[in-house]
Amino acid sequence: MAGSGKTTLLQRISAHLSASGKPGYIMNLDPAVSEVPYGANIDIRDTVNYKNVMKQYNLGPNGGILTSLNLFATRFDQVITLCEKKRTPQPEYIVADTPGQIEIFTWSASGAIITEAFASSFPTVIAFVIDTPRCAAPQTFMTNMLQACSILYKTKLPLLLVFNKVDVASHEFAVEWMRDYDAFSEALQKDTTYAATLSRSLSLVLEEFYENLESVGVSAATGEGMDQFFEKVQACRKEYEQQYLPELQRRQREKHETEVRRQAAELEKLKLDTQPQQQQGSAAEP
Ligand SMILES: Nc1nc2c(ncn2[C@@H]2O[C@H](COP(=O)(O)OP(=O)(O)OP(=O)(O)O)[C@@H](O)[C@H]2O)c(=O)[nH]1
Repeated sequence: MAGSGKTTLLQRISAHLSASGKPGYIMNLDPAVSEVPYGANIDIRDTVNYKNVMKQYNLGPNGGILTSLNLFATRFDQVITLCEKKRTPQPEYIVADTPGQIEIFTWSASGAIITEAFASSFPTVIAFVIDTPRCAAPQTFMTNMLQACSILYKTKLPLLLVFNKVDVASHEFAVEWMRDYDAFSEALQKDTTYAATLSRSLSLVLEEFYENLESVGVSAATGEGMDQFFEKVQACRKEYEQQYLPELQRRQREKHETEVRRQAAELEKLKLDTQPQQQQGSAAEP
C-alpha cells in the first residue's frame, strides 16, 4: 500500500545484495516517482514521460500512471530479454518496485502482463509490504490482509507478507492474529460496530489463507530481518517451482494443443475450399 516502505525496502534489498557480492538487477516500474534512492538497471521513466502522457491523453495523475504502465508493458518482452542477458557477476535476484497505487498495478492489464511475463521466465514471488505500526488497529490489519488476499487471488503467485518498520513496532501481534482467531477477536472485543463484526467473520474465512502464507518482519530503515527475508523468499521460490510452474506448464500445453487443433481445422477448411476449384480445373483440361 502507499507509504508502506516499498521503495526504502528495495533500496535495502539492493544494498544487501551488493554487500553479498552479487548485486541484484533492479527495476523501477513507478513512472510518477520523482527520485529513486537506488541505482536502477531499468527505469520506466527512461522510456515513458508520465507528465507528457498526462498532457497528450488529457489524463489525471492515476490515468497517467496507468497509461504509462500500459505503454511500457507493450515493450516488456525487451525488458525480459535484458533480464535474461548473461552478466558477471550473474545477479541472483531481479527486484521490481511497483507504483504506490496498488490497484493500478494489480488490477490493470499491464500489471497482469508484467507479472505473467516475469512468472513465465523466472521463479517469481510477490512481496506484499505492510506498514506494521499502522496496522496495529485490527480493522486496518484486516484491510491489508484483504488486499494481500486479492493479489494472491489475481496473480496466483507465491506471496510473502513483509511486515515493515519493525524498528517502530514489532509485528508479533500480527503473527498472533493470523495464528489465533480468538486473539484477533479479543482485539476487536470493545468494538461493537458492524465493521468489527465483519472483520471477525472475515478473520475466520481467512484462516486457511493465513495457513499457506509466509510472513516476515523487517525494517527497511535499519536492515533488521533482512536475512530472514531472503530465507522466506527462497521458501516462496520452492512454492513457485512446486505449485505455480506445473500449473503454468499445463496452461502452456493446453494453449499449444488448442493452437495445433486450430491450425489443423484451418488446413482442413482450406483443403475443402480448394477442392471444387481443382475439380473444375481438371474438368476443363482437354
Ligand atoms: N521507521 C521506519 N520508517 C520507514 C521504514 N521504511 C520506510 N520508512 C519510511 O516510510 C515512508 C514511506 O517510505 P517509502 O519507501 O517512500 O514508501 P513507498 O511504499 O515506496 O511509498 P509510495 O511509493 O509512495 O507508495 C518514508 O518516510 C520512509 O522513510 C522502516 O523500516 N522504518
